[in-house]
Amino acid sequence: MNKLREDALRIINNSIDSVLPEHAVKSQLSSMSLGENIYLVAIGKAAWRMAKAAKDFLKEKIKNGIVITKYEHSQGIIEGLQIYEAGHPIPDENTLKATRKVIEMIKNLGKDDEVLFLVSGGGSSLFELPNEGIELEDLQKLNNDLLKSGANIVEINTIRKHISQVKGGQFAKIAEPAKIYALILSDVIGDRLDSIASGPAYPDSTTLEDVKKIISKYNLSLPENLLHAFSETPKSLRNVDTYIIGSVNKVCENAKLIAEQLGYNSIILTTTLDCEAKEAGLFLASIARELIEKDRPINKPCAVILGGETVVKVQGNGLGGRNQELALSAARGIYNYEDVIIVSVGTDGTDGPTDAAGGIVDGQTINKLIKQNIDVEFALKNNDSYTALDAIGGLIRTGPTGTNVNDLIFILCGA
Ligand SMILES: Nc1ncnc2c1ncn2[C@@H]1O[C@H](COP(=O)(O)OP(=O)(O)OP(=O)(O)O)[C@@H](O)[C@H]1O
Ligand SMILES: O=C(O)[C@H](O)CO
Ligand SMILES: [Mg+2]
Repeated sequence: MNKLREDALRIINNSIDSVLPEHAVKSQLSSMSLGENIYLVAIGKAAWRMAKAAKDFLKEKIKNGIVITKYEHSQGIIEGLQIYEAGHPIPDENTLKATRKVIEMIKNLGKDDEVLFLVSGGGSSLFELPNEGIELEDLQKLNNDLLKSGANIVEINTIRKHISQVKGGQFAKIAEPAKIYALILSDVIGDRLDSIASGPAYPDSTTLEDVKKIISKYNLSLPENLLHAFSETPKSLRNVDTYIIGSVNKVCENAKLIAEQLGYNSIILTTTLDCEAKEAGLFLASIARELIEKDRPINKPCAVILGGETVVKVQGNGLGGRNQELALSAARGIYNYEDVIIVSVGTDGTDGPTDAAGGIVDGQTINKLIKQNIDVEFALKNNDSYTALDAIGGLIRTGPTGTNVNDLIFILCGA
């Protein structure tokens, strides 16, 4: 493996390590003084690890607890906790079943009880009970349409919150009068608390008016029963304290630190990249060319680091994810350049409905694709970045990481 690639993988692995849930949860809990009657609810892709850390720290103070995570994200039994796996990114039967268990557990709590609510990305699909009149099939179709519409996560979750019995602050209402302490691993750009996992314990800043606007903006066609099932969400809550314990900002800062230790001049360009993945790829390639040809805006060897989450409007029927699509698109702009790598990777280890975390490309990527008879433009048009990158060793596979705080994107240039 060449040095740039080796360094890139080291930056990826070490910076993801820095936002693993264990440390974040324990250091937050050690600064709090919780009582003796704690009920734990953990939702999201990082739920198991967050719950395990909390259980190790609080021990028998936790009276009961439920963990809901994505399939294959549980790492086994945690004594005293019930663990469920459910559908993601589309909710399924197990989502509803596990969510009902949570409601049963918290609906009769008293004012001396406390709920430790551990929240991570993916929670929207894993924790859900829709409003009366909405069948699971309706919910699944709506989620599917939303995910493919090109709407961003704030818009998607605005819709999700208004057809739900638990999202948009409603979970906190059900737990009243118990106090909720929410520890959040943010996967939403700008850390919007009412959007992360659709904010089950946070006052909702969005309204039914916003729902209407989003439906018309993306031309969504909803069945009649769904249109009648929307409901307004709470705009204030009195029983919740909220703490952000990890975010993409921290990943980028750590990536910068590691790159510097490896000898690269480093800058963080943004932690809020949120445009179309293909466009972001071309933009990054143009920055890479500037670095190579003009030594601007920093001198080689260098690392230019970005954080955020791009969007893909899926129109083809290929396989891929936003990070793979960004990387494949970027490859076009660094065609035949030497000593440069562009990487885009989801910190959760799962980019789109694939087993890859993201993509890694260089100046030879396009040549390798040509040798395999793969047309990069067609692959991009067909949203088939996975197949293309897989054929030429351009996928990054970390497996599920246990954390989930947006995407890390960077350019690495040799001397
Ligand atoms: N073939 C494809 N090519 C490119 N992107 C795709 C493709 N299929 C799906 N996607 C994108 O993948 C996204 C879902 O991927 P992923 O599970 O990584 O999202 P996520 O943001 O990590 O999920 P969550 O926000 O629930 O944690 C969809 O929004 C869709 O835009
Ligand atoms: O679950 C969700 O809604 C997304 O991951 C954002 O938190
Ligand atoms: Mg992902």
